[in-house]
Amino acid sequence: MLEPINGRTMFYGKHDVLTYRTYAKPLLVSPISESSFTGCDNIIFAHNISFAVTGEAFLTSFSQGDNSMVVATDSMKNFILRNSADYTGSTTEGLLQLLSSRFMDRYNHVTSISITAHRIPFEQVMVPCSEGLKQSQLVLRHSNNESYSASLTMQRGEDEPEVISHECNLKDLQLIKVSGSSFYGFVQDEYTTLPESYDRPLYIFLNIDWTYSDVQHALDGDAGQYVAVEQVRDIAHSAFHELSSPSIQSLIYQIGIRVLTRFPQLATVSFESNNRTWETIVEPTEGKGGVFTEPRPPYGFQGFSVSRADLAEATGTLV
Ligand SMILES: O=c1[nH]c(=O)c2[nH]c(=O)[nH]c2[nH]1
Repeated sequence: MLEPINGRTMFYGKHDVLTYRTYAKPLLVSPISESSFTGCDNIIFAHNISFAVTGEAFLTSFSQGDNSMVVATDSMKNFILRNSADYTGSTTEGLLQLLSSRFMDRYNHVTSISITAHRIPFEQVMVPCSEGLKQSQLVLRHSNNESYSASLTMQRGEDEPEVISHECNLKDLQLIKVSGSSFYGFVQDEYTTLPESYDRPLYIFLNIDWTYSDVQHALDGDAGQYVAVEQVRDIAHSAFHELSSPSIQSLIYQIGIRVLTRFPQLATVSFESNNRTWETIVEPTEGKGGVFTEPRPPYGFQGFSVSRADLAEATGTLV
């Protein structure tokens, strides 16, 4: 969100600018052992963009109804759509930088911009070829799985617009581990009704956010340091698979440590988790499964952020 100017909140902009750009530059990332993802063709590079601007020059539009400096939000939408055609890079973050720095160049009374893009996920379908199956270069399907978004705040600098904050977000990853998770040893008192569990079907909803130490690595997919959301997701998968977690608190901490270990270019990884563990109706037995149903509200949640200092403490090395 944009910082207040002289202590005053003041911004305006456009939400839900749906931008379906075809044939952006393909993204290539270094392989990691937890993931089969090494890049994507970016045949459909689609985003839902939110764009907000501020600047002292807009004060009179609020206080005196003076529209002389107001760039209509309809024009902002057109600016975003038309300039998206010129993006030559491969990352969401780079697109956001292009749009906001061009907007500042065009309208010099704008002093800061906050821009967020939710990637609209399209996956290439698999089609037969002489060697079996291959990814179609023509047909993609809209995916309703987890999604990706990125946000930048840009400010007019001495020479050119500067990125003053950024965040990358994986939203709504929904994972179930059917066996191998426990939750026991918690406070027992007159309010406790939850039974201790030594093997529960742990179902979690996860949001994972990260920042880079040098934002340039997020903006430029060609620098070889871009962290793909698919790889972060796959690290969460493999950590969940491998660890016998005593709680969601411990699980998200361990995922965070693994992500920071794998990607030295990241500064922080933060989590918000939601506990959707199924309610047991019939206990599972050897050779015969159990029966579960949807949990009832209210739902528990956890939040935690892991920094490089935490990683150093966890591994006993210097930051
Ligand atoms: O992993 C968990 N952490 C909690 O803090 C908690 N509280 C609860 O009722 N179930 C769980 N599970």
